[in-house]
Amino acid sequence: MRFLFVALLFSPSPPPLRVALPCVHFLSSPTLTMVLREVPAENIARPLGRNEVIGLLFRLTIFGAVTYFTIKWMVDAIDPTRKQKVEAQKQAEKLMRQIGVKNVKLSEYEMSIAAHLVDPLSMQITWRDIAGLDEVITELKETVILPVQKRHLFQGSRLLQPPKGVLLYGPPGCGKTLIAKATAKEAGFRFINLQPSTLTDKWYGESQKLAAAVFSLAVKLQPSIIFVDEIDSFLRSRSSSDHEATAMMKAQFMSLWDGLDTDHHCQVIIMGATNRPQDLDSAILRRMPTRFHINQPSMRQREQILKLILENESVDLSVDLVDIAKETDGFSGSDLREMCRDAALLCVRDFVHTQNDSSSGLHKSDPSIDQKAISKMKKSKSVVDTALCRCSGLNSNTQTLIT
Ligand SMILES: Nc1ncnc2c1ncn2[C@@H]1O[C@H](COP(=O)(O)OP(=O)(O)OP(=O)(O)O)[C@@H](O)[C@H]1O
Repeated sequence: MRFLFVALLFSPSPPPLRVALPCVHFLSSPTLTMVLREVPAENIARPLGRNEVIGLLFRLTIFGAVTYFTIKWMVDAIDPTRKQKVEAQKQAEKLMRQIGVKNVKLSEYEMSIAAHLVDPLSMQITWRDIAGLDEVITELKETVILPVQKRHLFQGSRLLQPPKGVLLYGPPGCGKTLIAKATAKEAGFRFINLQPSTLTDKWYGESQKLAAAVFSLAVKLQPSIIFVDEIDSFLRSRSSSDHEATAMMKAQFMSLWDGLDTDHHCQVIIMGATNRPQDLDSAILRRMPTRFHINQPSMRQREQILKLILENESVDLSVDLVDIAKETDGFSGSDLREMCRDAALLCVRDFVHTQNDSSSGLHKSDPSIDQKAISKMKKSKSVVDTALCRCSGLNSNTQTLIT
């Protein structure tokens, strides 16, 4: 900087010091003395010419621009999350426009959380897309949705407020995320799909600011649901080996959560989903008094799920869903869906191979296709289960669940 200033002074038309001095009050006095000694006296007294003023302004502008872009470039280079933040901001602004949120001022941190917003109108999942979980759905409607939709009936009582925390727990692929999305859709809630990594993969201090932003954003956008999938991954039991930042973030998350409870007009619900409820911190469990066990589907539930998956597909009359449901013990809803997809693909493959030109191309032509799809899925499940057992050192059937 000093070099630039000296260069300015000794350039073909050196600026008079009475103009330059206010701009360089940051120069240290030894430099200034040196500069003064070297500038001819007539240059100090001489009035400033028009061209000199323009030249000086031009140089100062260039200097300012170079300094600004250099500092900006350095800050961007130092902050590896900068690009992510800019993208998140763009995404958030787009989503906010989509959900019709106007005149709500968001902080930088709230903006990065807003990138995880899901518009209830654009959400496709409704209760109709969930099979075999009617009891859970009825209870959810009564305990969570009703108090929000019929607020006037519940206003007088603190006891009748919707729960601030709801836990969905059970094995993977059995519909926990589906239920959370359908709840938001049916209740008309804004849905913040919070990935734990959004809070945990940050620099020291950032996580706490983001955690605070989750709650403040949810309050600004209420009624809203903060959905935390795999909630155990960042709100697991606290231990002495926890990193200081993690421990602070957990404590802060809980105190922000308590803040929701004190304001009983606040319509923010935290919905967590986990496959490992036993790993959750007991303080977190206490904050989620409404719990739903979404278990592996029973035979009857499997039949209902199969019916729903195949509802709009062309299925051969010989396919017996009850038989398939019997043979698919231990399959989750997601396994059943994958199995049906496999069966459909096998049909297409079969069709292509035999060059069958019948117009019913997706109809089942090989009577054993459903058996093939079932055994393929069983095989792949057993490979995954064995790998999981090896990884965890546990028997895959052993799962302690909250009762
Ligand atoms: N009860 C169900 N009815 C209809 N489809 C289901 C059901 N359960 C699971 N599925 C199918 O399985 C897919 C995965 O379900 P979902 O994501 O809700 O599982 P999850 O329990 O949240 O799993 P994870 O714990 O792995 O996140 C769904 O998109 C859906 O296609």
